[in-house]
Amino acid sequence: MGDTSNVVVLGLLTLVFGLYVASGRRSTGKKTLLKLPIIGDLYRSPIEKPLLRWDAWSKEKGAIATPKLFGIVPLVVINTAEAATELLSQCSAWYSNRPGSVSIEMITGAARGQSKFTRHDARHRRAKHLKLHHRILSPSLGAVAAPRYQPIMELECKQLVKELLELARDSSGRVVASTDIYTLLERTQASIILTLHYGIRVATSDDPLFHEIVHVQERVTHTAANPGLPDFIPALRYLPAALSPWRHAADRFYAEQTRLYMRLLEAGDKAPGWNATKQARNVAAKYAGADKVPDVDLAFMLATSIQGGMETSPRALLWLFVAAITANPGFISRAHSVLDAVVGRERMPTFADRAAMPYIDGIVSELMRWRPISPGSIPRRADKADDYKGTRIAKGATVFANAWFIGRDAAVFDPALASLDAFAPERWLDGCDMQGPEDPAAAARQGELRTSLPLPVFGQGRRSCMGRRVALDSSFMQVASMLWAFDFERVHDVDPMDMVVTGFMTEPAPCQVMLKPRGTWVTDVVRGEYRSAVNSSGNIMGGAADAVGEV
Ligand code: HEM
Repeated sequence: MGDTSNVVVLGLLTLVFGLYVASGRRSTGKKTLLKLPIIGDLYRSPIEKPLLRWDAWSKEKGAIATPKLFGIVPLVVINTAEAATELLSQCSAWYSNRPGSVSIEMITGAARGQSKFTRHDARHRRAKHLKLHHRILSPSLGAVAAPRYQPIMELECKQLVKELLELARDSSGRVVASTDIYTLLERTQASIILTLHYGIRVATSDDPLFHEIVHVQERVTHTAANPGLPDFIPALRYLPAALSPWRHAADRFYAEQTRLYMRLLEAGDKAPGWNATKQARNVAAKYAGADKVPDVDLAFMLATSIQGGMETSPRALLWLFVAAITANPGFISRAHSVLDAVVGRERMPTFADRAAMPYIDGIVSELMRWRPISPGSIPRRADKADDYKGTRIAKGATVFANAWFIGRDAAVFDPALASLDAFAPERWLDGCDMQGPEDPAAAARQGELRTSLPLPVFGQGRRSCMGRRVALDSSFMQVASMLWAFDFERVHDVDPMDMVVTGFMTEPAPCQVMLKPRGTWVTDVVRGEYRSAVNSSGNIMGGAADAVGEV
């Protein structure tokens, strides 16, 4: 199967996985039905609820499904944790590449079958190439870097709560739009990611550089999920820009991105103290040897991380508000008991409290399971013909891990603990009896986070998410801080299956929620802590000398 068909698959599966943006659907308010007869009866899901029939379809198909798009293009959908582990982890050598995208190749000035973005790189020229990308990025994203970046997360969460308090206006609370909350979550995450990578803080939501980055990344995401004509007729890429409007537009966008990412790289070089740019440079110098990594490649590699880091977490965290007002409001009062017992009301939560609050990490894991923002993950490609328990996998097939259904796999998540459709943070805690009403805070503190359970939203195997640790740490701090400060109330009916789709990601459909500060003490504590945290934020991640070649 060639590049063309792979990209056709990518584009059309955007629909299949409910990842189809129906332009104008909100303006007409009509319940349009997906019409494409692609897989089973999924096309009958209303467009506002793209995943409505996904469970039934996955159950019917079993561990892996091998439908054919339009009866020709082979697809593989992995529906169970066991199959995902066997194919993506144990046989990762054959499932680590991505389907090619001519459009992505063109907008990153890359050769055929490649991309300067780590996440979109289709066929790494050799395993060594992928390894180098990972070696360069991982020291800034893993456990060793955590003590450096966690103080930024604490600082940004103080600002997040301060801004949410401004949105709520006074201690009696106010009805706010989820879109306004999203803006604040987006700034928070952007500031965490840009400080970590380049030492650049995003102090306000109207920061022009922040908007420039978001705008560019949106276009990249759109290109990745929506094939253009060159994906169907790859020869168009070879026409000179004067004859090909696609080439012309791609060249211009590549130049625009290059200018932006090189500016960011330069900012990272010049910023005082440690950051991922300096770390990446040192590792690249050590490992690349004679194959010196050009600055532009380094700049795009780091940009992959800002793309993966900025556009994902705010969408995932928006589901917290939906869970709070629809699925299981009881978890909020349990979280409040835990936070009151461990943190109290005279200071905000910090990472030092984490070990005593596994319940908060349980909430984060459950958000990622209950509403995985990339329900079909990011596609891979089968590099050889294979067989899974008698089901044939064609060479070249596009492979999707069904994160939605893997998170509902009864062989892994015990339905006796709580229905697999329910939002139940308790399922992530070992040794805690949350059913006992006696003292929920004490019960939650006794439990231990069950790290053996899968989080399929981050993918699996060699190409799984490199920023998982950063994502989980920042989500922990944001969830702990927001729950410490607020209560949430429903103001209108909200359907937790209503979603909006962007590229390969979903987010809750816009809704409103009553945001209620838990008391006047919240404002007093936040104001004081925010001011002193900002004043002492210079070199928050430690000295530049920390950026050693090996971590
Ligand atoms: C809730 C947050 C996040 C989600 C749901 C998420 C999800 C994903 C998924 C599904 C993949 C592809 C995995 C696969 O093919 O198996 C991926 C790849 C990646 N992610 Fe994330 N991600 C998140 C946050 C982050 C953050 C915070 C960063 C960096 C700071 C990051 C950096 C990356 C990178 C560099 C890759 C490319 C790995 C490769 O292709 O080899 N992600 N992510």
